[in-house]
Amino acid sequence: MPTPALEITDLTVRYGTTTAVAGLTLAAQAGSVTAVLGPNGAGKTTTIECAEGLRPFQGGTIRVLGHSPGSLQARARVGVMLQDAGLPLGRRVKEVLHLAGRVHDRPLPIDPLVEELDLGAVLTTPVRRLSGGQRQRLALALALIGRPSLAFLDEPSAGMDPHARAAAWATVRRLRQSGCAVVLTTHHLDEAEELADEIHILQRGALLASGTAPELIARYAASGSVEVVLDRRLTPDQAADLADAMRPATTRAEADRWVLAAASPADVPALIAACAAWCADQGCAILRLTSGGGTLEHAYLRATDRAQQDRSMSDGDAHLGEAGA
Ligand SMILES: Nc1ncnc2c1ncn2[C@@H]1O[C@H](COP(=O)(O)OP(=O)(O)OP(=O)(O)O)[C@@H](O)[C@H]1O
Repeated sequence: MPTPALEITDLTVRYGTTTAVAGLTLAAQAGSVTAVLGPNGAGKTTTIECAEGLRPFQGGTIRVLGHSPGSLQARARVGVMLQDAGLPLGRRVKEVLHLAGRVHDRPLPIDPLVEELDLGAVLTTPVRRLSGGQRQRLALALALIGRPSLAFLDEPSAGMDPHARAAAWATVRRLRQSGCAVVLTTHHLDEAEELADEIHILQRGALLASGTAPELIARYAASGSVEVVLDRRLTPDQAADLADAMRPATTRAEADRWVLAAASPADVPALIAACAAWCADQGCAILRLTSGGGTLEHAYLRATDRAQQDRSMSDGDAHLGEAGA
């Protein structure tokens, strides 16, 4: 395997007596998207800030494109999109882009970038008058303008409307295609599922799980489930009839959809057939039907829940031990 674009080994970071990152090891490859997920306070921002050279660390090593984080060689080839991007509020968008372009040897041409991120309508707007989503788009443009080999994107689509989000996702895919290593943090599990080639879930500063989205789903959320959206609300009698017809699978209504849970993925084809037969019998149309072993969101919730439970149990054991001593 080629040398990773980002290599973090045994990273430890403390803030006073708080250990924010505890011996973390992870890597990100060129031409791929790596998502770093985890609950609030898990250590994602701290880790990324260390890799960006913005924060000192107490233990471990970080190599950024073969260089020390924050070194001139690394900085010249790294693009950073921060949540609070420190944008110059009094400058107009066009000026900010031109100024940023001047810092780089071979900046991207501004017009296609403006078009790609739909900034054309706000080019002469001062940054302070941009909406949250427009600022995010500008921050993303600034991260990309230097043609980075490694891009750190912190919550890249936070605050963006659905069109802007789709454009940002297309941009991330284009970056990957160009050979850039993209490292993103996000709380949007659909974003990670959609974009990431490799996912790392952090909890309490340590790595809880790593893998592709399908691997994590198979590990933590393997069950046979079918979600159906019908063209109508069911009456209570119809709902009871549906539940009867789907047995032994369990049936529950969730917002606008029905979730049919089978005992195992192998039972899913028969469940889909039974559901389709029931709908045909009732004259209902199926607007949407998805099946599988859950989503990345299910996997994430179960993985982080399980770690929480394991911790509570070992705390409980420790207390028992103390009580017994
Ligand atoms: N400047 C700081 N001083 C002291 N403690 C800090 C500081 N920054 C972060 N921490 C602590 O370090 C831990 C990790 O924080 P960090 O911001 O890296 O988490 P995160 O995973 O990025 O969280 P979020 O999803 O909320 O952004 C938390 O316990 C946090 O309270």
